[in-house]
Formats: sequence, C-alpha cells, structure tokens
Amino acid sequence: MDKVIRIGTRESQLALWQANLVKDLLTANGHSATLVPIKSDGDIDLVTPLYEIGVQGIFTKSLDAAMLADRIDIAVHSYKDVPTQLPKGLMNAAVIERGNVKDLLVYKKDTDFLSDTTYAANIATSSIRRKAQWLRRFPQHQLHNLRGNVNTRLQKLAAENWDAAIFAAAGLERINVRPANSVILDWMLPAPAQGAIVVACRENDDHCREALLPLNHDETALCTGIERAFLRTLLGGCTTPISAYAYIDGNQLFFEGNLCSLNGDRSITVTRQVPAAEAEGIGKDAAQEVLDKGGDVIIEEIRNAQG
Ligand SMILES: NCc1[nH]cc(CCC(=O)O)c1CC(=O)O
Repeated sequence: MDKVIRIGTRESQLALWQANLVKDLLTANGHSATLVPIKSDGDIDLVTPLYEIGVQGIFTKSLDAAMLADRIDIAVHSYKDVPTQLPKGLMNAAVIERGNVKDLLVYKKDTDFLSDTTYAANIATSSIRRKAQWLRRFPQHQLHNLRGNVNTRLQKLAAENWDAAIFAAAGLERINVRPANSVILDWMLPAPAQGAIVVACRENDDHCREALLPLNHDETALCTGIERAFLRTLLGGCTTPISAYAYIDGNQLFFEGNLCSLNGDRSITVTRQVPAAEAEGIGKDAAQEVLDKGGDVIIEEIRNAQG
C-alpha cells in the first residue's frame, strides 16, 4: 500500500474545493490522500487590508510551515496568492489546468451606474490592482475595503450600502456561488496566475514529486510562469497594482502585462506575441520594458507608500 499523502489546505469553501480536486486527481492515479485543514493568518484577521498587513504570503505561510515541519506532505494554493520567492526546501510541483482567469463585478441593483459619469458609485475591493485599474477607468468612484473569503465577502456586499464588489470569477464559479447579478470585467487585466491552482511539496520528497508530475498542465504552467516572472522582475509582492495574462492560441503565445500607479493616473501596458516554443524569458523582458518606459518611478512610489 502506498503511503497516504497528507494534503494541507486552508479551511474556506474555495480552498477545500481546490484541495478536494487535487485529492480526486491523485486518487484517480492510484494514490491515497487525505485532507489536513490548517488555519492561515490571512483568514483570521478579516479587517486589515492585505497591503497594510504587509507580510508576503499571508495565505501560504502556515501551510509552508506545516510542510517544512512534516505535518503535511503537499499544500494546495490559489497560485496568485503564492509569493514569487518560495521558502527554502519547498517547490511548486504541479500547476493544475487554469479556470476562468477574469475578474467579475457583482452588483446590487443594476450596472447603469457604469455609464453615468456624474454618479460617484461605491465599489468594494481590497485589491490594490483592482482599485488602481478601477480608478483609472472610473476616477469619480469611491472604493471601499472588502476582505474575507469569497462567502464572507458576498455577505458583506449584501449588508453594506455599496453598488458593487469585484471578485475573481474562478473563485465564485468553482464553488457555484456566482450570483445572477454579475458581469465579467473583460477590460480588467487579471492578477498574475489568477484562476490557477498550484501544488507545492518538499524538494526532497521524491514520492510526492512523482505523484504530482502528471497533474501538471504544461500550457497553464508555461503561461503562469511568464506572468509570475513579469511580477517578480517588477516588484515580487502579492499586493501590487501589477497585472499580467498570457495565453496560447495555435502555436502563438500572447502576453499582456500592466503596471498602474496606485490611484490609476498612470498606466503602462506592454504586449508580446511569440511562438510558444520561444516564450522563455518574455515575462522578465516585458517587465524590463515597463521599467524603461517609466515604470521604475511608479515602482519607487509604491515601495515608499507601502513602507
Ligand atoms: N486573494 C484571494 C483569492 N485568491 C484566489 C482567489 C480566487 C481564485 C483565483 O483567482 O485563482 C481569491 C479570491 C478573489 O480574488 O476574489
């Protein structure tokens, strides 16, 4: 009998859904696996905006520690929550096929306010990236902080006097709680690795590395790898106004990356199209172009604002 793979997961409904997906994939390949729920600091303090907490990897830290202490064997994360710098001794062993990458607006009444330039709508999100892109498009709007897991945030939106809130579509669709009152934000560029799930393990754990290898989706791994290289080269933080999306169509890889100032008054977008087989290095290269086009000044401002 194979040794049982202990899968560490956060306790939110979305985290459990993602961990169960990995458990089912491992089981289908003949492995035994069990879930080990672990609390993360990011789920305990639901008030402080993430950018004020300032710790890198607040959602992944507890699971990383549990892995290093041999209390769990693998950890399942939303890839966009994983810092670009991994703790020593751990590795990302598989990137699961990506779901919906887009952001989604959940509105209370209707979306008429989006075309009324005189109305100062109240929009909820704690994401610096979403705030910056939103203010660039709707400078007259008021933004409000909204923290918590997907379910808590939906409840808060219902309770508050806000017009709408912004979510990752994947988070709501996976656990089947996307409200009818919602619309995909096609114009908003997603966070690097949004909609993708990553499975980490200890570097020296050959059994888990081998078990996870067939779960890796090459196309998703390539695209999210480029998006994360773009992020790492610019700043490396998880709470930044940095967006990136890469996808493959035919044999071509298309990339779009953006850096916004915090209030959205400046925005630098770069794009790439290369044969997928030659995509190596384009995330870093695109980030360098952003820096050369004045991104260095914006990055410095963000660093100073975040202390
Ligand atoms: N930062 C929280 C977080 N991390 C991953 C998701 C959803 C799933 C995903 O984007 O992969 C969410 C919720 C959200 O941003 O609304």
